[in-house]
Order: sequence, then C-alpha cells, then structure tokens
Amino acid sequence: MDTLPIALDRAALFLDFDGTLVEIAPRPDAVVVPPALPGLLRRLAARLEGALAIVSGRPLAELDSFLPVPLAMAGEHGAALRPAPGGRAQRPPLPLPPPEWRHRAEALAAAHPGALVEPKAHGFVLHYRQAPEAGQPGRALLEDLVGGDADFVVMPAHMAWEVKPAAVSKAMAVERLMAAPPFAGRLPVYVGDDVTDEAGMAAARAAGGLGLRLQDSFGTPAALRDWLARLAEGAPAEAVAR
Ligand SMILES: O=P(O)(O)OC[C@H]1O[C@H](O[C@H]2O[C@H](CO)[C@@H](O)[C@H](O)[C@H]2O)[C@H](O)[C@@H](O)[C@@H]1O
Repeated sequence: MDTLPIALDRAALFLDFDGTLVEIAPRPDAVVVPPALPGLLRRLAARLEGALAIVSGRPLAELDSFLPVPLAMAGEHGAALRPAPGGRAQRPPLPLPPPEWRHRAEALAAAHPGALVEPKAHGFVLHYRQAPEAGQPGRALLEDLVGGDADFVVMPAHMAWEVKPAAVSKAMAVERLMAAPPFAGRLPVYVGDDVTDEAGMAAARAAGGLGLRLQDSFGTPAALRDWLARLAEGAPAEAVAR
C-alpha cells in the first residue's frame, strides 16, 4: 500500500461535509454532528493558519448552523464562497432554473412517500433515500426536464439527484480558494466521499496536491475525525493510504 506524509505547514485542507465529516443520515435535516467536531475544526484551522475550508453541496447557512465556528467555506458546490472565516460570501452570478422543474420534482416526490425535494438558491435536490423506488423515475424526469438546457446539469449524489448550474463545481471552489491567502502557495489536500467530490479531488491533484477518497483512505467519517483530531492536537503528520 502506498503511503504518503503530509507536512501540515505546507498543506491546505479541503473537507467535504455529508458522508465525510459526518455520517450519512436518513434525511438532510437529520445529520448528527459530534459535539467535539466544531472545536476540532477550529483548532485544526488555527494549526493550518486558516488554510482549512469546508467544501459542500449545502448552503452556507446550514453549514454554519451545523458547525458554529468561524471557518472558510464553499457552499452549494461553489455557488457561494467564503474564503475568510467570518467574512462575506462571494456569489458569482448564476442562472435560475425554471420554477416548473422543481414543481414537477415535487409532484413526483408527493407520489412516492418518503421522497423529498430540497430547494437551493440555484437548483434543488430530489432525495429518494426513504423511497428508493423513486430513484429511476426521478432521474428520468430530471434528465428530461434539464436535457436541452446547457446551463444546468443533473448530478448524481447519495440516493439523490441534484439539479445545479453547470458552471459551479467543487473543482471551481478549490481553484478559487487556492488563488489567495491563506490557501495560496500551499499543497491542497481534498477529502470527500461522493461523485460531486471527484472534481474537488481532481483539482487538488492537478495543483500538485492530494485528492483522497474517504472510503479508500480513511474508511469512515469517524476514522477521518480521529485522524483530524490527532493532527489538531499537534501529532506529527501521519501516513494515509492513497
Ligand atoms: O457536498 P456534501 O457536503 O457531501 O453534501 C452533499 C449533499 O448532502 C446532503 O444530502 C446527502 O446527505 C443527507 C444527510 O446525510 C442524506 O440524507 C442524503 O441521502 C444525501 O444525498 C444534502 O442534503 C445535499 O444538499 C448536499 O448537496
């Protein structure tokens, strides 16, 4: 097994939220944040001189409620960027999907008890974790609706389909954060677990850093949190599987 050391004084850490820092839950509003996690991230960010960012598909307001400590963040797959903890969010101009798309998705969800639609500023997510039979018809509906519109894509996620602007991605989020202090000049290390994270991992690798798939490198969110805790406590950088 390949191993590699991480020199923290040269690293910038990019961490996905759902399925990476916290375990997947039955519904988006049911995630359980371990009480020690916010403080751990705050200490680790200090050790990295601020070069730690949460990179998530969630809106910043939700991330702030789950992690009530000052952290750099990219929300909604990069549609909202906050490079400085406590600073203002940058929101590049993005298209809005036709309201009919969400209404059609809501009608499909209503026909499959347990399915739900999560609205976002520039798109929405059709969740079918509690109604697996809605997965295929949901995908077919969204691909049919979005099909001819180059401004939007249907992205697969864990037991969900997300309609989002084609222009935003976690790669874009990593590249924009890496362009300025405290991230610039450091080695990006991206940890994520989902399809949406693959772009972030690729961007980190393209910048000479590391893209780590949680399942391969750590196994579980709990194991990642343990590793982060050891780093935050000042342990020497440990080897991780590639
Ligand atoms: O980029 P992430 O931080 O990984 O966020 C991706 C999406 O996560 C959420 O949905 C997923 O997690 C839910 C809670 O564990 C789970 O119930 C659902 O099945 C998953 O798809 C969130 O709801 C989305 O907005 C995020 O885009």
